[in-house]
Amino acid sequence: MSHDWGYGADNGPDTWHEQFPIANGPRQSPIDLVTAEARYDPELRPLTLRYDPSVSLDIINNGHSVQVTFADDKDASTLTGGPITGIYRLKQFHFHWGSSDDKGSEHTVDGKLYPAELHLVHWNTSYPNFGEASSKSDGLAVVGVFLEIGAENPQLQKVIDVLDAIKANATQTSFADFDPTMLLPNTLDYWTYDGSLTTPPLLESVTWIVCKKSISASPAQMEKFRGLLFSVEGEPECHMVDNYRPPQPLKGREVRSSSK
Ligand SMILES: CCCCCOc1ccc(S(N)(=O)=O)cc1
Ligand SMILES: [Zn+2]
Repeated sequence: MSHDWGYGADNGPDTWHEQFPIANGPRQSPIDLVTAEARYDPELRPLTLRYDPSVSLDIINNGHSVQVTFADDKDASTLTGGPITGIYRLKQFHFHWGSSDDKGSEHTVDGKLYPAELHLVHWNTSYPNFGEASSKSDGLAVVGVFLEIGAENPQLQKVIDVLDAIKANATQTSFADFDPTMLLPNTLDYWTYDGSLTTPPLLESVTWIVCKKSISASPAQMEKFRGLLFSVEGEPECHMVDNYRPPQPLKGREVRSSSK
């Protein structure tokens, strides 16, 4: 019986290298974004995110996060511009968060942890599908958005309102007509670097695009995320919290900035 990876004491990020040796690879994520060392690159284009709410499908508790999935059989919701060439399609978005407001994000900024981080996952349409793209060095592009404690976020509330229906691992419900544009900050300045998936299989196929501006979540909204469970129905309850990988070695990589 495979000893499934997770975020606990005996299956957490420090053990992942046993089953996924790439965990110690040259382009692992997340990283600490050291703002003074990021190079402003005037050739970086603005991000163009064009999302069509009609292709949002369902929302899932997959035992590691809460994830909203999208129909990706056509170019309905796409990422273009920024550091990437070509068209990348939105596949899903999900979150990482902490057991308290002082931690939870995967990327950090000059050592600062945010209470949560949103990941919008896109795949390069020069490959046939997400699975194929996920093994290519330019296969995926993930847009990261930090959540900060502040005013209640009405768009985030649309996600939070269905969490009671997907409390346990391996539960899902339909989630139609959701526009993830509403979860983006109002300016899309970003840092970008070559990295990996931050969970197993930790594939080194991600162009990371981390927004400099955050979005807000109220303390009560953060508590709702913490009410989700890692455990399946009928098992002793284990709250889904601290589902974040800590920063990994930069190993000589350059971080570029889209703005001065
Ligand atoms: C080949 C199957 C891969 C399944 C897992 O997919 C992932 C895993 C992590 C991320 S994340 N936290 O780096 O955005 C995005 C997508
Ligand atoms: Zn993620």
